[in-house]
Amino acid sequence: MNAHQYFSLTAPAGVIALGMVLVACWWVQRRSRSARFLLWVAAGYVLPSLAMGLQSLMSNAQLSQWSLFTAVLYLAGLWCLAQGMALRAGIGSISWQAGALISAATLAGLYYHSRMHDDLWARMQWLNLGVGALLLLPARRLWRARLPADRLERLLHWSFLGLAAYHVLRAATAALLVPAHGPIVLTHSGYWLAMLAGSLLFAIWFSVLLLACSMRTVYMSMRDERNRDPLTRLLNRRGFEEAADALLGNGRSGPWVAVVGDIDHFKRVNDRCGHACGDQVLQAVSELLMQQVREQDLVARFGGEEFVLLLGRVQLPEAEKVVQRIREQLRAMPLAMLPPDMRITMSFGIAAVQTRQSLRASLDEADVLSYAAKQAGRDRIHLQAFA
Ligand SMILES: Nc1nc2c(ncn2[C@@H]2O[C@H](COP(=O)(O)OP(=O)(O)OP(=O)(O)O)[C@@H](O)[C@H]2O)c(=O)[nH]1
Repeated sequence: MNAHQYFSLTAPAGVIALGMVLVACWWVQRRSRSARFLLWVAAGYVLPSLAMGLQSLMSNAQLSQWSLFTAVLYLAGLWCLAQGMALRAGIGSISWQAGALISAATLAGLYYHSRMHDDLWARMQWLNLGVGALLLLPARRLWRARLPADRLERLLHWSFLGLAAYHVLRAATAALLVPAHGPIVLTHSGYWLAMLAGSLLFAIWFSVLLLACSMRTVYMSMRDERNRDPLTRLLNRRGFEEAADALLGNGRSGPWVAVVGDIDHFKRVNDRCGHACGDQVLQAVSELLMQQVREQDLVARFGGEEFVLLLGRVQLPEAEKVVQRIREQLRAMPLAMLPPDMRITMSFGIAAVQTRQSLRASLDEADVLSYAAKQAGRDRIHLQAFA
């Protein structure tokens, strides 16, 4: 091995090391199914890098002799990468039939240009086009899919499309940069070094993006854990306060109304049907509340059988109509877990929220009003007196 070959091995070795980092990252999140894409991407790093490393040590004659074997590594690796990216973007698996067809056509072309008519340049064209076509399989759906709202995800999305374009372009540039015939040893050429550098840069770029996305996912799920009630997945008090602060702070979705609702005689549900059945009722009530409000409104469970809503862009009379509708839906809701004679009702208190600073006072007022609704006979709404 000469110095040039040693140097050429650093790029594939670096990409393999990055692949191992992705495997380690998957290991940390292995319980989550959504982290599986990291294994596909890691395979997409390791397999082509093995081929690239082996090829870096070969003469032109050896490249020809081993072309089918190394092509299988490239095709399998890039197919894995495409599959990983498709899973990451949530657009489903890529078609294995199309993958097999592209791979078969590429291998046939390589067979012809290595065994029947040895042509290095033509083999490079075939391989780059084959790999580019594999990457284009998810790229077509990614292109059509709605762009992710998140900036980091959008960058990942565009980078993958860029990678597919890079491979297709590489097929074209090979024709310009590498003389079709002549004494050049491909793996000693500037083109080969540029290709190694390109692969390393893309691998580093994707790893950084994927790791940043993974870290953000872990952070978000921890924040979610902290801010949500595990039983109903609604916001808990802390999550509600954080979200309400952000919502009231931006000032755009006002005026706001706070609603406190408390299930009536919930203790009887637990006593008659058991705690598990009570939990199911809490989940059903949560779903109903979520369905009956707008997407930007907040729905929280502050504990026990007490729920809190923060409705935006409403005045007290419209808020009362929303709560009235919830009350009626609650009465009509089929609850198979309860005995037929048992109905679920709630008592509500409603108060306007003037400013971010007065949210706590409004919640207290809505709470007092819901208590008053209980005292007045339950299954009713008490509204803050108009100023
Ligand atoms: N199943 C279940 N029950 C809960 C949960 N949290 C609180 N509870 C029960 O909710 C019941 C609340 O009872 P109370 O505060 O007496 O209120 P209530 O029976 O609804 O009566 P009113 O509010 O006066 O109509 C208690 O029995 C709690 O054990 C929970 O997460 N799951």
